[in-house]
Amino acid sequence: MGDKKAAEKAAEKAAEKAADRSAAVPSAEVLDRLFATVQSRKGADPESSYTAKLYSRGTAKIAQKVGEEAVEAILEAVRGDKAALASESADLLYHLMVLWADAGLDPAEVWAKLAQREGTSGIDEKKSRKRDPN
Ligand SMILES: N=c1c2ncn([C@@H]3O[C@H](COP(=O)(O)OP(=O)(O)OP(=O)(O)O)[C@@H](O)[C@H]3O)c2ncn1[C@@H]1O[C@H](COP(=O)(O)O)[C@@H](O)[C@H]1O
Repeated sequence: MGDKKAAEKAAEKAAEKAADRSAAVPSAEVLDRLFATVQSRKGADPESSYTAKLYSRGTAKIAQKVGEEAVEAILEAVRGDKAALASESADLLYHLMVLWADAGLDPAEVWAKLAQREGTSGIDEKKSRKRDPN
């Protein structure tokens, strides 16, 4: 087999593997589904929905939960427990979604901010902030 043919075969195999992976592993789309579920719990029964219970306890309580989950996640990162970090990160993202829904913030606004920042180094962005005191 020629070099070109072998390279094509390898590229095909890599693409197949990537397609298999994306079919098997949940992607960030899970966040959009989670947000839709969290939104749908507005007005639900706090006895049967933890999300509804959080809404009923108010914004300060939801904010407190986000803070607690963030602390739990960073503690696991410092401890070096990757599995626990994954679990605490999931708790954090869930509670952050509840905070956004409670505030009436659409995740699309956050995704747009991240997209806007793509390609801009955080170091350059910080320098530009120092030049413009406003
Ligand atoms: N992803 C989550 C999720 N992650 C964590 N949790 C809950 O978050 C809670 C965190 O527990 P804690 O001990 O920290 O909190 P707590 O003791 O209940 O509260 P406080 O005493 O601190 O006030 C647990 O009850 C977890 O089950 C979640 N609850 C719900 N979801 C998602 O939200 C969907 C809707 O859930 P319900 O609203 O319950 O129907 C579910 O199908 C899931 O997809």
